[in-house]
Amino acid sequence: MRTFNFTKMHGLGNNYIYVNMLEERLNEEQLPELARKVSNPYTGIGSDGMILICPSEIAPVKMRVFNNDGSEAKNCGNGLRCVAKYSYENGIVSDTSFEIETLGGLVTAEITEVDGIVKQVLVNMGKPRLKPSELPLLGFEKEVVSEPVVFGGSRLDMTAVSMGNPHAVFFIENIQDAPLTTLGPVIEKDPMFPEWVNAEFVEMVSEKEMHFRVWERGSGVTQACGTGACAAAVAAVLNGKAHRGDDITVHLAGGDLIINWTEAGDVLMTGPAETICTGTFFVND
Ligand SMILES: N[C@H](CCC[C@H](N)C(=O)O)C(=O)O
Repeated sequence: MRTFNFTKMHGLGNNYIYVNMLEERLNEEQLPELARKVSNPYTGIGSDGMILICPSEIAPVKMRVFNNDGSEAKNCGNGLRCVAKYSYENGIVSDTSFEIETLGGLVTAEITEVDGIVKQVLVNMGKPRLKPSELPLLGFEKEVVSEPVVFGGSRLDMTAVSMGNPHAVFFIENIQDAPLTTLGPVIEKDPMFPEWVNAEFVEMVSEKEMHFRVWERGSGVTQACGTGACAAAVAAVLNGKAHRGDDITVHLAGGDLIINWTEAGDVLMTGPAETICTGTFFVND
């Protein structure tokens, strides 16, 4: 019987099964199925997906992200904070500031620790990508900022932002009315998004505060989405609802993130990361 060790961690309730690939060996072809298996709340461990902590040739560590449907994503904000925490607490890195390689590019993490335990992580997520081709998004040539689009018979004003992974952001009057489970899956797999998309609904409280809910590509409704919160802050600035250089408090279902789209152009994300448990997973083929 094949087994491997795992650590379950979460960022604001967005939880993943983390596997240290510096110590474990998993079959590349079986990774999507394995992600589905470990994510299953009835026959697996239960999670929003699986994240691999891998060796890298260009950084101390590399993160690979698999959603609970088995699809691989290019970035994960909550995942990055947990990878940073795991890497520091398990001696993979010794500095408090270090780079992490993702499929969406290199990011820099800065940890805050108390007695060796990482409580908070600031990640420089790099620059947002705003060209439709960078999501990818079909049918548009220029940056998409509050463009009216019809999904499932409803007309929504869409702002498109990539943080290495694709996001469609919609501003609404009241977050309680977010059509998460009705329009979320329709938006996620609309043909205009050849690689599907994460859908975020935002209610602005002020120029420095917003409520946020998300239907994630490949995982559905989650408690939090770090790249989505970054995309929402960028979208708020693009729509004149917030300002570059300001700390914006994003209230997600699982808690708050502080996002700042700096004047220099990088997006900074600050928030917690927590370990839930460790264990051994039995791969029942
Ligand atoms: N579902 C996302 C990956 C996870 C992102 C999210 N959990 C985050 O914290 O950024 C995608 O397919 O692009």
